[in-house]
Amino acid sequence: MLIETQALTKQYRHQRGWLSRAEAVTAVDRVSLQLEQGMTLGLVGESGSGKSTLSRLLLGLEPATSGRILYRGEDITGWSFRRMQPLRAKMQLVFQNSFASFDPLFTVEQIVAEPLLNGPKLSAQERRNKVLELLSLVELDQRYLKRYPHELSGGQQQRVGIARALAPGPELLVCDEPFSSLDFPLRKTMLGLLLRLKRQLGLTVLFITHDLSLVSELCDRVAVMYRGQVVETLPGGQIAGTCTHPYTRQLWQAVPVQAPRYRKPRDLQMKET
Ligand SMILES: Nc1ncnc2c1ncn2[C@@H]1O[C@H](COP(=O)(O)OP(=O)(O)OP(=O)(O)O)[C@@H](O)[C@H]1O
Repeated sequence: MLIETQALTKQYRHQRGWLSRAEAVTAVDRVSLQLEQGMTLGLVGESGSGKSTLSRLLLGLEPATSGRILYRGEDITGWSFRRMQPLRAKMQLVFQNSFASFDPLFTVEQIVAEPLLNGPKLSAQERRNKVLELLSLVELDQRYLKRYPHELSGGQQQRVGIARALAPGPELLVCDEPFSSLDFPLRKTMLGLLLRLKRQLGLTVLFITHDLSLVSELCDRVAVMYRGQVVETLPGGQIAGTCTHPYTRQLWQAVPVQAPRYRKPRDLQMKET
């Protein structure tokens, strides 16, 4: 098992008004999940269901209120920032909007090379070769090396974001709505790229999205979050046939039919009529 959570819980305190008493909001509520090495787990749920909070807990960016996180069997719950540092290279995040996370004064080469500065010492030429290798992995031509983020299209920016996340040699890639700002054909292309990278590099992927149609194609398993809880986990390709929770059925029925080959599976269409 690469990473596992046991009854993981995160509460925030919210103060509505100046005089009112602070209330506890449970963003993640006793979530137990398992990610085996090489697996792609989809995490779906509506806005505010706790997906991003769960990913921040997994990456050690926030402390959990209770519960445990195990990485390769070792309990890493509550590890300090310093202690998490070597592990952080193994767990990388791809943002929804990579552009916002780039330094606008950095070229593509500098952006992708930045995480390499924390690893083993490389000469300038070795670092450039590594950047070229990473750009080739995400299918971005080397003529973009000296471009600035604002000179790239949305898809190219996401490719740079993925290349940067791959630079430290991660085992786990957490992708938080990575393609939601792209149009549908490009989203399909990027999904294909992610699938290829996952197979080629043996990555374990946590793919966070609102879109059930995406996860059904990409993921081995899908965990459905609702109000901070994982209400069910399902095999990726058989969501329609296996889901039982009313919230999952509602989410699946909201999947738009994009083209004939993305029509919902026959079994669900029959149940709907
Ligand atoms: N730093 C924070 N302080 C207080 N409350 C927070 C904080 N982060 C998240 N929350 C609350 O936790 C709940 C879950 O939020 P979260 O962002 O994890 O949901 P989400 O499913 O990722 O939503 P989205 O898809 O819109 O990103 C929400 O009610 C949110 O308001």
